[in-house]
Amino acid sequence: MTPHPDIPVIDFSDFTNRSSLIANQVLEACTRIGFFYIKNHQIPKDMIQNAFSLSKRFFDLPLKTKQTTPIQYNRGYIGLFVQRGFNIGPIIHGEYNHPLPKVFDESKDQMEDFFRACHATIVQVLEAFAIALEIPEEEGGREWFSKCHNYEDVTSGETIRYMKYPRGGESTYKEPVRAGAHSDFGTVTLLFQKDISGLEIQANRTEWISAPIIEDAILVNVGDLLQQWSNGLLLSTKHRVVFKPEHEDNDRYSIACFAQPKRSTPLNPIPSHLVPKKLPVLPKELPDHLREKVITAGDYLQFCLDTAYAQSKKLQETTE
Ligand SMILES: O=C(O)CCC(=O)C(=O)O
Ligand SMILES: [Fe+2]
Repeated sequence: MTPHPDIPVIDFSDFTNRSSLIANQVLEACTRIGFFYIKNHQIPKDMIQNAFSLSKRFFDLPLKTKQTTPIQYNRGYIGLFVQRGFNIGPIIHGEYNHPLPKVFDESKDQMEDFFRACHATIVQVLEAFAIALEIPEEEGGREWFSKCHNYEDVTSGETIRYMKYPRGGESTYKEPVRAGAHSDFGTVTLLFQKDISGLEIQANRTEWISAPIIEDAILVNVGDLLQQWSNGLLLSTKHRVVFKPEHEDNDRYSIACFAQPKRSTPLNPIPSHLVPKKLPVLPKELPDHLREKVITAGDYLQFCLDTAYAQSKKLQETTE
């Protein structure tokens, strides 16, 4: 399927030798729409298929078993009955610092390989940003972003989210959409969608366009933290999941990998002549104590989580 012409498909093959060309394409996409597809990435096809099989095995468990699984922070913007999700943090040499359901624990090596492969792709995307932004060598050059995204740093907050949208249409769930309009919190997100489409993105900030599934391509988008950090140069674009006729009879599965810098990373101005030098526009809800200093990636993530939680609580109160 061909995507909407606004969402470019970027060929990441031979990244080392083609990095300048790739970097320019990534910058163009992210300053214009905030989304692009990667084709010819480094994540083996069977690794992605295995990740989806594992996800299905987990979601197929009896409800009772799933309910005894400590589901990590269920992000607030998503209607509970319309989508189910399970978040995990990095698995490092077989170790993890949060509870994992048995099916995942039994496959933790496979999950670690997948998570590390996602991280390697994220590093390429971050290097592409640094190259295109012409970050000087003495500042860290192409590693300026990637050096603060360390897979083995358990505090980073990098997360993989396995999602299932159980079959059924709008009339089944009495909800207008399957996942409400939102932007992601971190630097970049990789999204894998399996077989059934439904994702839409808010191109030009007003009109919704669909982001179809392109075989073997990964969809990538910029998150709020990177938009903030780049002083609005790189765009964090709203997206949502809508009902499609094929959802009536088919479960929809997706997997997202959300990249986050190390929590202690100060969000200092990016050393690039291309990044606007104006004072950063801080979100109006940002508490005063965070306005008075250079905020860290951890402060920013916590602020995003608190805001999303407060919004979802408010929504629940008004709809109950
Ligand atoms: O399921 C999808 O296709 C999108 C999910 C998403 O945008 C998210 O979890 O942030
Ligand atoms: Fe999202």
